[in-house]
Amino acid sequence: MSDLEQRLRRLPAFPHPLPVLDAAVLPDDPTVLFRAWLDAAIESGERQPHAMATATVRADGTPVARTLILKDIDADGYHFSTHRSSRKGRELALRPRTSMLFFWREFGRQVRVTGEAVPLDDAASQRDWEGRPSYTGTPNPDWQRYALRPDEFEFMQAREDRQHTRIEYRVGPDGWRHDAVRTPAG
Ligand SMILES: Cc1cc2nc3c(=O)[nH]c(=O)nc-3n(C[C@H](O)[C@H](O)[C@H](O)COP(=O)(O)O)c2cc1C
Repeated sequence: MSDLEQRLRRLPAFPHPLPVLDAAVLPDDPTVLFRAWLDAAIESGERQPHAMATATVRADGTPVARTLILKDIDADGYHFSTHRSSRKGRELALRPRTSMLFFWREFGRQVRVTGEAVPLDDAASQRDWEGRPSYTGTPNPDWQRYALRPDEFEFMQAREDRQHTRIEYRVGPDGWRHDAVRTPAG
């Protein structure tokens, strides 16, 4: 075993004690659970609890991810913003389906939010641009605010015995349905 492998194996994993996700009392609306977890992460004081990895797919099928900031959640979906001419902006124009992955390590919690990224109008994009700390008074027509309209969520609550609790929500004709995910997890 290499030195690096030994050092990596010795690193502390999840904090103790971990919260428990009770699969018997889940809300019908996944955003209610998402908000509870996001609020807990914000209140804990952890840095950038609104940062997440957003995955897109290149034209050749290669998946790529990068960190972005969640800007808001409303009826349109989960908001984020970037340059339309960036690589991710071009990838989203071709293939608007995307996944956001949040990891709140102090709670052993991970959430994947999947759906279609819908570009919002110019007014929303410019309001967002003007609200950035680096704004100098010049509009930026390349700046785009999007809302990911979710149709799927996976919530994972880590457990010390590694029998992590995973709950999937999927939207259907009658609204959201949820179920335990039973495929193997780490
Ligand atoms: C904590 C953090 C937050 C970031 N937030 C954003 C963001 O909200 N929007 C953005 O365009 N880039 C953000 N970035 C930079 C992106 O990760 C990425 O490097 C950049 O947008 C170019 O991505 P692309 O080449 O895949 O288009 C952030 C990076 C970090 C580390």
